[in-house]
Amino acid sequence: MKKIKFIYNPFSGDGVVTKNLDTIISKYQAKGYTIIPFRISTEQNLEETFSDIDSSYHHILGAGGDGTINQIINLMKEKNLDIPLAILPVGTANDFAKYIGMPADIGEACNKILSGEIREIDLGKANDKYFINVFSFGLFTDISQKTPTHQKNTLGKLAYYINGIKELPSLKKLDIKVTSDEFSYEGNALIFFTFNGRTAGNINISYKSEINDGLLDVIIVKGENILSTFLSLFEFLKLEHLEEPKDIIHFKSSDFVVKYLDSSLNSDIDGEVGPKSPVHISCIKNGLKIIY
Ligand SMILES: Nc1ncnc2c1ncn2[C@@H]1O[C@H](COP(=O)(O)OP(=O)(O)OP(=O)(O)O)[C@@H](O)[C@H]1O
Repeated sequence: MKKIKFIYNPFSGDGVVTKNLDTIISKYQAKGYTIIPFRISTEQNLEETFSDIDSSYHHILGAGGDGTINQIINLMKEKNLDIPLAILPVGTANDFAKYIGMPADIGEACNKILSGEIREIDLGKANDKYFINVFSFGLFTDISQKTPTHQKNTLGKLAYYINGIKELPSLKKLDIKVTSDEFSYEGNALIFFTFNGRTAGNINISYKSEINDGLLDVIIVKGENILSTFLSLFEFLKLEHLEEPKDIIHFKSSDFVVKYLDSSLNSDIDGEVGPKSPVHISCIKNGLKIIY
């Protein structure tokens, strides 16, 4: 029988995965797999389960939100584990899983994985941390970090939008410097994104991104003045902000360095705390195998 490691986070989203364990196990068992589960908890470090995973496992099935998937990927890379990952989207936003078309229904998501293909995709790297979806800093970008778990579980994505609106009065521009072979920029930034995927908080910000082009999409909202910022943010909603960008810079790059002056500011990678400035970002082409 083929073995899989099933790592699930019972705190993601509204804990939906715990009510669907029988569905997951029966679907996998019917296809000839043995499931070896690990439940994420505050008492037991996620790293512990990785001492047992090796290439004898067919794949890892990760059930959680973007943050959980980010932790799994970072441990896979740390342990040099080159087996595929499949994702059950049971978190609040599930930005990356939605981008690759994983259905919200757990049974349907299992069907998609069990009939899916192993595909190589790009992975982003920010200093020594990997990201699958987005690296960011500035306005709105650390909302997932700041939103309490109980709010995510009761309000879902709405919790992100409510906490986002609360940040609006504190529009704060940062001095940044970006250096790459493709493009360089020195000036203001209200929001800085580097996307491998396309969405953050389910908003389709980087609709020109591809996960298999060996490139990451950098989007900088300059925030020159209040009016141009609001016009740009309004264009985000119409998905026109990358067409004739005014207050926005957009370019693709595989390797660059970004510096910002505020040394206390944390960046964000996939909803988790990211590295501080300066940050060397690179795209690892075919850096991860995903089943979908
Ligand atoms: N290793 C861990 N040990 C204990 N608790 C964890 C661990 N990782 C995450 N959590 C908890 O699980 C919660 C859910 O995280 P996760 O990122 O999976 O889902 P989410 O935040 O609901 O979804 P999304 O990131 O897609 O918006 C976190 O708020 C955190 O409190």
